[in-house]
Amino acid sequence: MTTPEIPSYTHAPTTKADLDYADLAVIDLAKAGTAEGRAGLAKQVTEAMAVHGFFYVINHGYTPEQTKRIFDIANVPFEGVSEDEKKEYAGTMKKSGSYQGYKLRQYWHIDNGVADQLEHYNINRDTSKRPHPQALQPLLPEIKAFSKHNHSNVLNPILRLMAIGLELPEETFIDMHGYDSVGETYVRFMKYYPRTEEEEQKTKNVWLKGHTDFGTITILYSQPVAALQILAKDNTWKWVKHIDNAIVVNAGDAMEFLSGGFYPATIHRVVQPPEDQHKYARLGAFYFVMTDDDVKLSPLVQSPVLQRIGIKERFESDKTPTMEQWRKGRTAAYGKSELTKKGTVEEEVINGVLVKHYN
Ligand SMILES: O=C(O)CCC(=O)C(=O)O
Ligand SMILES: [Fe+2]
Repeated sequence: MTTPEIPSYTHAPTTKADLDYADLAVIDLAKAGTAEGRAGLAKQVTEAMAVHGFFYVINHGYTPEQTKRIFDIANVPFEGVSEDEKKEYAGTMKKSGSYQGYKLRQYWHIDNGVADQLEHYNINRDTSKRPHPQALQPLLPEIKAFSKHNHSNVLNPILRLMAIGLELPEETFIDMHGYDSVGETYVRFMKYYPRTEEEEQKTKNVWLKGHTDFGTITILYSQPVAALQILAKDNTWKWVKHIDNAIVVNAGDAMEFLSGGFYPATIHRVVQPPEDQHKYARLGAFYFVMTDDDVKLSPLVQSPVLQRIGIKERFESDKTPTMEQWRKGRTAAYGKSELTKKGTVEEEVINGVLVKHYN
């Protein structure tokens, strides 16, 4: 297959700053081919989720060249599309509760009257669901292949390990994440632009506030601009270190609910990069995973592990939302709702559940 020619994206050099990095486990998917290998990896995942809620994945099946091509493609919706055309493809988050199309810059309020300086373009794994800007059209087969790769080669092996960790049949979570089911799982390309000194000061260098992701799993392709931080158990922010061609994985709200709190959704945020990277934009490529829309997000009480250690119920049983209700509520409200400030934490109630935003 000949691939369309697009500009090559040059990453920023890796930072030389001495940052307080989180010590995250590395899950080597090359070991996932045997039952014994999976048992070992499942233990590693369980521990990683309990300690940090984030881990790296390596040997996921993409070569460095394939990953590089994804970043070339990721840059097209930002640099290959005019500002006017971007507006035509803006998402309708508040109205539809769905991120499809662009989240344009300055849509969210960060702090002290300062709005965000980041854009994303979101594409459902069924790329034919919506029309796309002209420059992306020839790239749709590759974007489709990228979704499929994430689903089959990254997501499903991780979901298997997470089911094993709960002593559930290996396919338990996979069965809730049908590639062809009705649901929102999507690819996101994201670009953060450097901000003015005034914006940095007014927001205390926070680019994207502390939050949990609302789906089950987030798959993030590691890139060199340091900015992602996770909230550690000791309440300090730790940086996530770049590893070439690795993937960074974390659980979101839906996984926390399904696992009765066993796989918690860790709070993370994005801040201004260290000084040697100040002038660079930050390009991201993600696969945001949700269960099928109709899945009720109640704990898998049949898990022998949960029966032994106990379950954290987040909802009264008749109030448990489906994946569709939860994602729509969170998407419509994010960065737009009236928050109640409680010290450094802002709170809002979505479907009866307290959601916290950390500064
Ligand atoms: O850009 C990043 O590294 C993280 C972005 C993020 O947390 C999100 O989009 O939910
Ligand atoms: Fe996130």
